[in-house]
Amino acid sequence: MAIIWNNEFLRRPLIAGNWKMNMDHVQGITLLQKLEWTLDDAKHSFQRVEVAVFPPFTDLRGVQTLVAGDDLDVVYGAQDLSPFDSGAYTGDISGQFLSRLGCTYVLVGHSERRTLHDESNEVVASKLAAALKHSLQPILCIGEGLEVRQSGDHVNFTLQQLRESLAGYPAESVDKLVVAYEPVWAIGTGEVAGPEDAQEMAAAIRGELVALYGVEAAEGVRVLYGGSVKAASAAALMSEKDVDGLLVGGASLDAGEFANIVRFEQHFGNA
Ligand SMILES: O=C[C@H](O)COP(=O)(O)O
Repeated sequence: MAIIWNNEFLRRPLIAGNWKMNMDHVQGITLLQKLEWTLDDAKHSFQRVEVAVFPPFTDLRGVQTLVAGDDLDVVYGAQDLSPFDSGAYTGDISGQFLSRLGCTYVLVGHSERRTLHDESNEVVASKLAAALKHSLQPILCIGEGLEVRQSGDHVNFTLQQLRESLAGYPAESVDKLVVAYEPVWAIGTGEVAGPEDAQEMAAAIRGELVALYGVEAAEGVRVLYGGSVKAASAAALMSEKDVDGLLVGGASLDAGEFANIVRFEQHFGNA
């Protein structure tokens, strides 16, 4: 999170809450209202730090209605999308539907999709293409498991995932891309990668993006960290130069805790 001389961020931070398979459509509305009220009470500047939530598919229509009706500042996205537009793909959801529901973002290649649904980098690449086709900004998730981390090969592994997932990703759409580094061993485990681990990988990811798309394009891409983030760890992570945001799972289900993560700047002194 580089801050430049006039106290502006080099890249607008994005704090994203992935609700995973939690919160039915009624609970989801309550959580979102509470989050917006908490942030409004705290006079949070959404222009300065963007806030996004990723509810389950079944919540999205309710979220759309609430955001539009009450003119909320929180934006939202989906947790996955199909590589296809329509057809005999039982249970899948098209990017076109998500776009119609007002989604800004879509998570692509989350580790739980890769692990539980065998999503390869090739499939992830086709989902990135589908996201762009339907004007959704993809948040591409990458990251290594525990064994790879212990072998010391985590940077090579993660960059290969990045390259293969981005195969065919058009240079003219790099400004839409967000990358989330999520070490799988730190997801839902309480183990947080240290700020220096997050910075090491975020810098490596940016370096790879420079190699693929050039300095100017890569400088604009936001790189998030995800994995057991809490309000207590957010400020230190966000102090790192190449960490431009956080992808938060469990802690995003508590409006107060998530609002404190969004307001990470308040905690810089205590970090
Ligand atoms: O998408 C979010 C990440 O998987 C992190 O989840 P977590 O904060 O529960 O560890």
